[in-house]
Amino acid sequence: MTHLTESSIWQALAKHSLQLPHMREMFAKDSQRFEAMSLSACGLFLDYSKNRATTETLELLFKLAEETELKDKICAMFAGDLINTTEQRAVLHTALRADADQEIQAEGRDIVPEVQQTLAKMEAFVDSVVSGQWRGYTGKAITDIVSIGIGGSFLGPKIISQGLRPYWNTGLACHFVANVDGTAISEKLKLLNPETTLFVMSSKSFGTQETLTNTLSAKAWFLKLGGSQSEVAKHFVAVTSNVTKATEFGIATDNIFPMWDWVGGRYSLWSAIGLPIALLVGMDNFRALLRGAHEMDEHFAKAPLRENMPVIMGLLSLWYGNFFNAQSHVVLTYDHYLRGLPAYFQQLDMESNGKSVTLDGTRVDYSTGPVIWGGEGTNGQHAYHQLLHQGTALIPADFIMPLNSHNPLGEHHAQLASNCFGQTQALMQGRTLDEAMAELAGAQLSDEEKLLIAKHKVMPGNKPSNTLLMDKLTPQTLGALIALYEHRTLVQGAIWQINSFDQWGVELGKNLGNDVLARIGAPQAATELDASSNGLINLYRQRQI
Ligand SMILES: O=P(O)(O)OC[C@H]1O[C@H](O)[C@H](O)[C@@H](O)[C@@H]1O
Repeated sequence: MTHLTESSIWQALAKHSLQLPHMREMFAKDSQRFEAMSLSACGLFLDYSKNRATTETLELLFKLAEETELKDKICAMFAGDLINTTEQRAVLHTALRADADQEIQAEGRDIVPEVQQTLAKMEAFVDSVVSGQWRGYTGKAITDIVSIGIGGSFLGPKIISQGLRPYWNTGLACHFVANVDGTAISEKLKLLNPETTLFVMSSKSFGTQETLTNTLSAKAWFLKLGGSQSEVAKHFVAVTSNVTKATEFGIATDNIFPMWDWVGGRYSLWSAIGLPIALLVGMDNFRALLRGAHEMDEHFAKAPLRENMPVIMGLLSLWYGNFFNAQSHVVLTYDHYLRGLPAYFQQLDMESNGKSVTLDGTRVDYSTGPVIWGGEGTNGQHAYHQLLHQGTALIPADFIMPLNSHNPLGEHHAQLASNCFGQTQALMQGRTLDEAMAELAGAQLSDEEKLLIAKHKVMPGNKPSNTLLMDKLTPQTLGALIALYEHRTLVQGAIWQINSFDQWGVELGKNLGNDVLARIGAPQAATELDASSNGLINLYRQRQI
């Protein structure tokens, strides 16, 4: 057993998990449950009362957090300690949204001035593109941005831009390309005019195959359609921490926006990686996004554990994964603009907490990060919610909804809200056999038939959910929401004692992919790998038309 699972608090939680009544009973007994188990912070409201938790549960979970020294881990992150131990890196995405007068040390220097300078450089660039001062090679103003990146250098800019659609105010259009499948970039380029298109290449490492290949294809397209080598600088900028490689690649030095080793890819949208967002919503809105995240940072750093939103959400999710065998966690956004958030949180959480050894290399004997998935409500209600209600798996859910719509239209929003709240209610209370039988009372069926159908209509209920609300979706509330999930990820990783900030599994895939590519292009057939890999490579080689 590991220290964690043999600890008395872990054992106490395991025992307690077997003793809880159905949530229906919890609500029946306590009319104040909503007030007691809800919380506001940074423009967000969290109702966590529909969880399998009593006061005792929460106390045990807070004790777990205390005994695993969560507070120390939080302080260590904010202080710039090298908590990404396998890469000896600080984890300081919080510095990207810190106040300009804060002082934060990393790599032996105060990094806030560099962050502020980069924001100023972004601002000048956005102004110049939006005002039309920045001109393409034929003297025309830029109309279209193509953002090329993948992973954290793609999901953040794309999904946050989509989320902030009501705030697009610059007149620019932005297209996102990530996949190395040539179809992705080809289909975008078909729509574009090289004279008025600006490519933003985003790659922290400047070594990611997909991004390099897509950028080379974009450059070839630019040169083929009339641009010249000397005019590339008017159409290509890059965001990277590897300035040397970017310069070697041919990006003009002035067109390089820096980022740093102490920002993980999946935590990087707050840096110049967010440039496509800023080009769409303007710098004021981009700064408001940062402010919202900063407020959540302050809350996370300072609020006591019992009033700390990311801590509460992290503990509750861990509760189901470790003590009820929940293998996945669903994020359901009741807002069309936020339809991409489940995919964003998926990368954030699964790349961070998809780990199976502790910091000291011991294999864990407990579950770590769950599968994160989800989609847009109400659409999912007509599809996978069936499994949430009556499937055999326990899947805790987060429902996210702004209380006011950017597009008020008749009864639409009230219907949206009623579906959202109605789903949480149905998941919690379920339907008993007696209730199902009562519903069938008037049906023209025999008692036996009624009983059979009623059995199919039974829903166990007791399915946990959080409901996260905000008055309105704004850059600030969205910033706070994203930071909330970032910190929730840290909370869980800290308790599991894993490194939430490396991604060696992804790295392996990258390396093997490069090796296979070399074998596909080699003069002789592949023979040195396993039979399946050799077979697939050789089949590919033979079938090229
Ligand atoms: O920004 P880049 O260096 O190109 O990296 C892009 C992505 O590469 C990998 O897949 C990492 O696992 C991601 O976290 C990262 O965001």
